[in-house]
Amino acid sequence: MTDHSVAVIGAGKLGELVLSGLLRSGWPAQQLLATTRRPERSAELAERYGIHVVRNLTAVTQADVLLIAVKPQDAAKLLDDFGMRVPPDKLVVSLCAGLTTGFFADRLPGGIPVVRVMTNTPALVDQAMTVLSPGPYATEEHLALTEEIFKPLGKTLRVPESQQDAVTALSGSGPAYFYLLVEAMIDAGILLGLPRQVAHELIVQTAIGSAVMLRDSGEHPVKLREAVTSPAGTTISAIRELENHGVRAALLAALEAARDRATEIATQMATPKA
Ligand SMILES: NC(=O)C1=CN([C@@H]2O[C@H](COP(=O)(O)OP(=O)(O)OC[C@H]3O[C@@H](n4cnc5c(N)ncnc54)[C@H](O)[C@@H]3O)[C@@H](O)[C@H]2O)C=CC1
Ligand SMILES: O=C(O)[C@@H]1CCC=N1
Repeated sequence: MTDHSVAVIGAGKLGELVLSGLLRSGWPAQQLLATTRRPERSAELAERYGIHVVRNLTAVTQADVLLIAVKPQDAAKLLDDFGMRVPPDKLVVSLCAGLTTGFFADRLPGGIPVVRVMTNTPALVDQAMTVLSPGPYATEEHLALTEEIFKPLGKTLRVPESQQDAVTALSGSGPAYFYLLVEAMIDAGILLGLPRQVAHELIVQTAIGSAVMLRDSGEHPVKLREAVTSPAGTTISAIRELENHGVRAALLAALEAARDRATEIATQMATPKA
């Protein structure tokens, strides 16, 4: 286990997931710091996890790695407050959707390494997909340290930063699409007359079984789908309706919209308000 200390700056929903994951993986509580905006939230985190919840400037000076987990819209103000006071030996890791590593580098003293990370909420069950990209001054050592933080929370992958908005659309937001599908399929079970609890159990187990098969069989999804789809059977009747209703086209458009929104957030944040 590393001797590095990590501070989650802006410990909201995602920041708390990362903190709890680090603790589960055995990261010592005394090497974890968090910051929040509200005193009640600070007290809650300190009590729940036994970690120190401190002011931003204290975290920035005490921790080796600064995980920035505020909303992208709050990042400029946050960095206005302390960015130029970040000491030279720190690593800044942004978890913010859309924002580029250049956005951070512009607001930090020269030479501070920045790594951009997109993770997702299955971090809560150590099944996150975490994707990282090096920014200015980030070396192999900084990427390896970032991976050390996120590996216990699931899977990690490196991509060039130019792909991060697409990654955000696919895996960052991805859990929401699956939950929406599950919710809709449970409703379909109700429509077909099943008790809600039964429909829920059937669909959740089917989702888990399908996901594990996708991962462990190594087969292409088309092959797995074909194995379920009997000639003149039930599945093909459903698939015809899914195609008629443009589910495939809807997914292409939806993920493109998410990617475009990530890009738009960055543009809006980079442009100072008139
Ligand atoms: N929720 C998700 O599934 C994912 C979120 N993200 C990214 O993670 C970041 C956080 O998202 P959430 O946790 O969902 O939002 P959130 O709103 O739950 O958390 C952000 C936290 O930052 C705190 N904060 C804001 N300004 C602060 C300041 N100056 N000092 C200290 N704390 C401050 C807020 O009080 C809040 O608790 C965003 O940038 C988002 O793009 C990335 C991947 C997935
Ligand atoms: O919806 C959002 O903007 C964040 C980023 C990826 C998932 N949630």
